[in-house]
Amino acid sequence: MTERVVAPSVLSMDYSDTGAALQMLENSPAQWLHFDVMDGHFVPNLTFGPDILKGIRKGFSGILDVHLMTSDPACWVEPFRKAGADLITFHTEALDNDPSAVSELLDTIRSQGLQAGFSVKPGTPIELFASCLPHADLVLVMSVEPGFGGQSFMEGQLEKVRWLASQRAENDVTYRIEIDGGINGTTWKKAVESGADTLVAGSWLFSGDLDQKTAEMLQ
Ligand SMILES: O=C(CO)[C@H](O)[C@H](O)COP(=O)(O)O
Repeated sequence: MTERVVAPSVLSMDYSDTGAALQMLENSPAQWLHFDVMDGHFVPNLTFGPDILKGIRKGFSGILDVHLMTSDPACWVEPFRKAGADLITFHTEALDNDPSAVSELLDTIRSQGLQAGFSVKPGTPIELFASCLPHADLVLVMSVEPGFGGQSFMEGQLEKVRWLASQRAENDVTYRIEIDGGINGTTWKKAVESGADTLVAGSWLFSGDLDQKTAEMLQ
């Protein structure tokens, strides 16, 4: 069984005191940080680039999980590798949902010594990418439309989680199943029951006791 991981989304971090926020995350039970990169084009929001990741790398020793919500993912692999990323996930829609192009970019990311993942928006069928699964270290199911934190969980996306879990059980593949969007005290349990092992949480996790909520999610 794949070890469960909690990845707080830095989208919801307190930027009025970044040092203290990072220290809190470093001391928390969360093993990963989820770094949402939005380019204002692939999604209608703008967030962080490699220089910010470089700063975060200095204060967080766990896995830095970079989620590229960008129209040209290939051009960002090298800058984020240099900045300290451990894992880079990109969207299939940015590659016209072409499975060959998705597998090729996964291989390129791995060839740079990083873990590689792909993600699908809620409207994109996951089954299109069966041939990509052996090339992936992680598959990210978006349970909201990418672009903003604080949205409601789309329960229908759990079908994709179940499909990924059954593919993993039936084939010689080892990817993680990550879910992102609307994760809270109720939805994380549904995601885990469906087969997710890597839980991204932003607004709910950062409101209240992050350590306690993370520990509960890891039990
Ligand atoms: O990728 C994202 C949005 O595109 C965020 O990581 C995600 O939405 C987390 O925020 P919340 O837990 O508040 O939904």
